[in-house]
Amino acid sequence: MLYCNLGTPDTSSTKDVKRFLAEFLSDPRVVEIPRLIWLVLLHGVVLRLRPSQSAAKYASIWSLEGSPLKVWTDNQARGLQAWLTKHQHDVVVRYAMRYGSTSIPSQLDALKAEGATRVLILPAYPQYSATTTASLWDAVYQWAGQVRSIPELRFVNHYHDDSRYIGALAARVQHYWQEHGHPDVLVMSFHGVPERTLHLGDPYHCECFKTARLLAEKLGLSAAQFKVTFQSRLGRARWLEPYTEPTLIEMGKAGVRRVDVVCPAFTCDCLETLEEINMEAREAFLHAGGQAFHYIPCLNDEPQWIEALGEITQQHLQGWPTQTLPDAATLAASKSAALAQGAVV
Ligand SMILES: C=CC1=C(C)c2cc3[nH]c(cc4nc(cc5[nH]c(cc1n2)c(C)c5CCC(=O)O)C(CCC(=O)O)=C4C)c(C)c3C=C
Ligand SMILES: [Fe+2]
Ligand SMILES: [Fe+2]
Repeated sequence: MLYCNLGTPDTSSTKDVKRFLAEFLSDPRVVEIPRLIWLVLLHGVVLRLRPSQSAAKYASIWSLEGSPLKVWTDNQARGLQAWLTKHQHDVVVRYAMRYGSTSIPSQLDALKAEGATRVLILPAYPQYSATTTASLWDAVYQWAGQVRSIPELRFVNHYHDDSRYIGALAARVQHYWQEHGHPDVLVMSFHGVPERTLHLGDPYHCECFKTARLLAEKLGLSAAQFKVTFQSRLGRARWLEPYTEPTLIEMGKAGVRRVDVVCPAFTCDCLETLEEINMEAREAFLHAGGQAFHYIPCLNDEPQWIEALGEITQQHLQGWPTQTLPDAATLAASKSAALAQGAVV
């Protein structure tokens, strides 16, 4: 199986951030404005200004092991492998990134070389959005278009309302509150997308609200005790509202003393949570008069989340005969036999 996440730069240098942003922002699923106009804007303005600004932000969250998004994705994939093995599933888990290193084609090639004949694709995104989930599918289809013998493929579209995902989120929040007490308001901040995508039929907005409602129900929160917001707006177009930071500023000004922020659309801590929320939004709330700001970390490699990922995977593997992978010696023997017969492998 392939566990897929967004991707991240190799280092926090401006050069690597620029390379990453160029690939990410050239994806027509991510920026849906007429190609020619966007390419001129992207190369003429955005890629001249943004890389150095973003690189400084990346530098502020970079760890000794590298980008937090990569480190957590790697840990989750290892945890998932251990869970599946423990539960007797003969499944190889790899992770891949949609943009940057550890690309989807490279990891599908690796799975195929390891003898995989069936591949389950599981996104690290609980909510479906064309900007993220559909773009993963594009990359898989593109790879398949170049392959002679395509493995059977299954795609998990979303798990925004899965009781195991909601349960893991609720446990994360509850544990945090056991240690740090309760806030006046729990802000559930989701990554934003342009508002236009909602009118074009993208289910992302509805799925975020369903996740939020289920999480609030599980935590026993009243409507006044939580608020849904959208972060990470880019450009001048309208994105999904209410926006996270302006909402926090309003709350601070209105006398809300303590807010806790959780980011349910991110299963891994990354730039958008560690810098935009835990640094920028924190400062904005406190500056507006708020007294206490608590950021509740993402699910990362929490055991309950790894178990949830394992059970979601198990459910989507149903009906697929368990495959026995040939060991390395068998693979090597069949490859040399094929080569001896003149095959091009
Ligand atoms: C320009 C449009 C963007 C859309 C639409 C968008 C949707 C979207 N993104 C995520 C998850 C992540 N985004 C991350 C970073 C990031 N996102 C955008 C732009 C859009 N995202 C940019 C330009 C960046 C890079 C940083 C920056 O320059 O601001 C990340 C973090 C990556 C990391 O390395 O840590 C994640 C994760 C979702 C879920 C989503 C739509 C639902
Ligand atoms: Fe993003
Ligand atoms: Fe951001």
